[in-house]
Order: sequence, then C-alpha cells, then structure tokens
Amino acid sequence: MAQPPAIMVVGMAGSGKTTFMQRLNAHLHEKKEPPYIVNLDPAVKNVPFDRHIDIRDSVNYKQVMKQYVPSDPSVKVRGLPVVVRLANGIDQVIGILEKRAPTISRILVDTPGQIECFVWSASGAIVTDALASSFPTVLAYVIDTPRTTSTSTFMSNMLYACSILYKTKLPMIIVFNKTDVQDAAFAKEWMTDFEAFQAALRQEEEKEDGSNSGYMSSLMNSMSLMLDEFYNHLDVVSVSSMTGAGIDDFFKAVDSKVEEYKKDYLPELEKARKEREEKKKDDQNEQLDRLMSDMKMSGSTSRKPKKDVKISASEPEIDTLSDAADSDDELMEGDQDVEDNTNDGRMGDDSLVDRYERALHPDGRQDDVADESFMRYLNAPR
Ligand SMILES: Nc1nc2c(ncn2[C@@H]2O[C@H](COP(=O)(O)OP(=O)(O)OP(=O)(O)O)[C@@H](O)[C@H]2O)c(=O)[nH]1
Repeated sequence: MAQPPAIMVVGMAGSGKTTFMQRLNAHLHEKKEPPYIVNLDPAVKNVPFDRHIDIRDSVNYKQVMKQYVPSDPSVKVRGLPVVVRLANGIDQVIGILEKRAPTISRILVDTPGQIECFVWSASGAIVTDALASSFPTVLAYVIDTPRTTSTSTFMSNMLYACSILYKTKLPMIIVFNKTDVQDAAFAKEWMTDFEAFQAALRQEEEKEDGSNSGYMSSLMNSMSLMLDEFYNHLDVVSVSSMTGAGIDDFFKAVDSKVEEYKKDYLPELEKARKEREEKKKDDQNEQLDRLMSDMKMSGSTSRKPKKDVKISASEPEIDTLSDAADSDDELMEGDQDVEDNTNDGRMGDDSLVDRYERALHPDGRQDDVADESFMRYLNAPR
C-alpha cells in the first residue's frame, strides 16, 4: 500500500507555520481525510489542534535550555539541544508513523521556529533524512507575504528557501501566507519576470533616502539572476491560513511534488540504501575474517578480557524519546562529537553514528543520496 505523504512545514518565526498547520488539519478533517500530526516544535506554547506525537511530551524545553544553553550570551543556538533530542528519538517517531500509515491520509509535521537549528544542524539532517527515507516527503516553506513586499526581505526569504532546498534536496513548495492581508501577485511576478523585479528595485532606490545604496541594489540584482534557476524547481501557491483561501491549490501542489519524489528521489534513495546494506555486509565479512585469523594466531592461549573494555551496564538504553539523548553537546555542521551515540539496535539499517557521519560529511552524503532530481540538476553538465 502507498505510504502517506509527509508535509514538513518550515519557515521563519512568525510566518504562520502553526496557523497553516491548523488550517491544513481543519481542511483535511472537513474532507474526512484526517491527517496524522507531529509537532516537533518544543517551544510552541499553544498548539491549537490535536497532535498525535508531540515533542513537548518528551522534551521539557525550559529544563533542556537551562541545562544546556551556555551562559555565554553570544551563543544563540538555543534550539539546538532540542533538535539533538529529536534526532535521537526519530526512529521511535518513524516506527509509530509506519504503524499508523495504512489508516492515515497525510502526515503533517510542524518544525521548530528556530529554523536554522533545524535545517543546518547534523541532527536536523538526520530527522529530515529519516522521514524522507520512509515517506514521500515534501517541504512547505511558509512566507509572511505582508512582510515580504520590499525587494530586500523578499530576497532574503528566497535565499533562505534556496539554501534549504540545497541542503535537504527535497521537493519544495513556496507558500505565500497571509494573503488576506497582502496579495502575493507581486511576489509571483518577481519570481517569473526578472525585469519586474529590477523595476521594483529601481523604484525602491528612487524612494530611499540613500540607505539603499547602489551596492545593495547591484548585489540584489546579481542575486536575482542567480535565483532565476532556483525558481524553476519550486511550486508556488498563495494561501490565507486565516480564511482558508488557496488550500486546495496547496494540496494539488503536494500531489505533484509527491510524484516528483517518487520519480526522482525514491529510486535514488533505494539505490543508496542497497549500497549501504552491501557495504555493511562487506564490513561484517571483513570483521569476521579478521576474527577468524585472530583466533588462529592466538592458538590455545586463552586471553583474559581487558578490564577496561567491559561494556558498562550503567550505559543508558534508549527507550523513549525523553531519555533518548543525554549526549547533547552538539553539533552544528563540523562537530564530531558522536561517540556517545553508538547505540543502536533499534529499527533502521544504520546506527546513529553512521547517520551523523553522513550528515556531517555532505560530500559522502551526496554519494549516498546522489542524483535525486535536485541533485541531478546540480550535477548536470552545463
Ligand atoms: N492575517 C493573517 N494572519 C495570520 C495568518 N497566518 C498566521 N497569522 C498570524 O501570524 C502570527 C504568527 O502565526 P504563527 O502560526 O504563530 O506563526 P509560526 O510561524 O508558527 O510562529 P513561530 O512558532 O514563532 O515560528 C499569529 O498572530 C497568526 O494569527 C494569515 O493567513 N492571515
């Protein structure tokens, strides 16, 4: 039976992610196609809809923050320890989702407001990879349209979306939200007509008191040229989470992105999984060979086990999301502190360490998940 699509809602703080989730939920309930809801935002105060899995049940946000946030005020990655906990518990989440899959139409995933922690940490990558390996996963990047009417805010939003697309390589839909307040026609035009964007830039330059320097507009000019290619990979919809306008269009866009996932992403994912399994088998055989030759060499002399090699009985077992991650000293890209997470023995075919390694070495990861549609584009000879 086909797996239900997972819609992962991302976007800057205040863009309306939670309200958008609430609208999607109401819409699907109305159609008698209730979704399965996962809240991965530990800091959200009120979740205005029933959720089936809620990270807040397992993570005491305030406590984690107290425990892990360094006193140095310059350290701004406050959401990071929570994302590490998510990564360590993601297999349980996937396990539950897989059990429920036959009875649900869609999975809706709300992500932490601190988007950079989620998208750019190794743990965030583990969460998205795990989800995308099990379900057709689509990213919905929510934009606060009324706050995007200036060329510079529009550009920074697009650059952010672009960087997320490059990082996750998952099919993405741009959702211009709050269109009850501000029509998104201007933004769609800027995305399809380069000259219209240039004209808006010029207009802003004339209006400005000089703060929008020539340097700034020339920078944005060049960036918009670069982004032109990126726009081709996106579906764009305008919605109002308040009124419900445009939600049908959004679900149509999801259907088309799911097809893209099946056509381009899934085969590559399966290929990568097979390669990993084969490599694992080779490694096991190699280890077995080594063990055999070791035994031959040692002959009849019995070896006493080294005292300090015993497996500590006090090592905490990972049973639930809440006691999952005590080794949270993470882990933006580049950190290597994964030794404590050697677990794994849970579901899935690789350990958390393997996954961290892949997440931390994007080049390796490209080999693994090479070629999905966006990758194909990236690697295509030009
Ligand atoms: N007018 C209007 N307001 C909206 C819409 N969607 C969201 N809002 C408002 O925007 C504000 C932020 O919405 P949230 O859903 O909390 O945004 P969020 O992205 O989840 O915020 P974080 O959890 O901080 O990242 C709230 O005041 C919402 O009522 C919309 O479609 N129209």
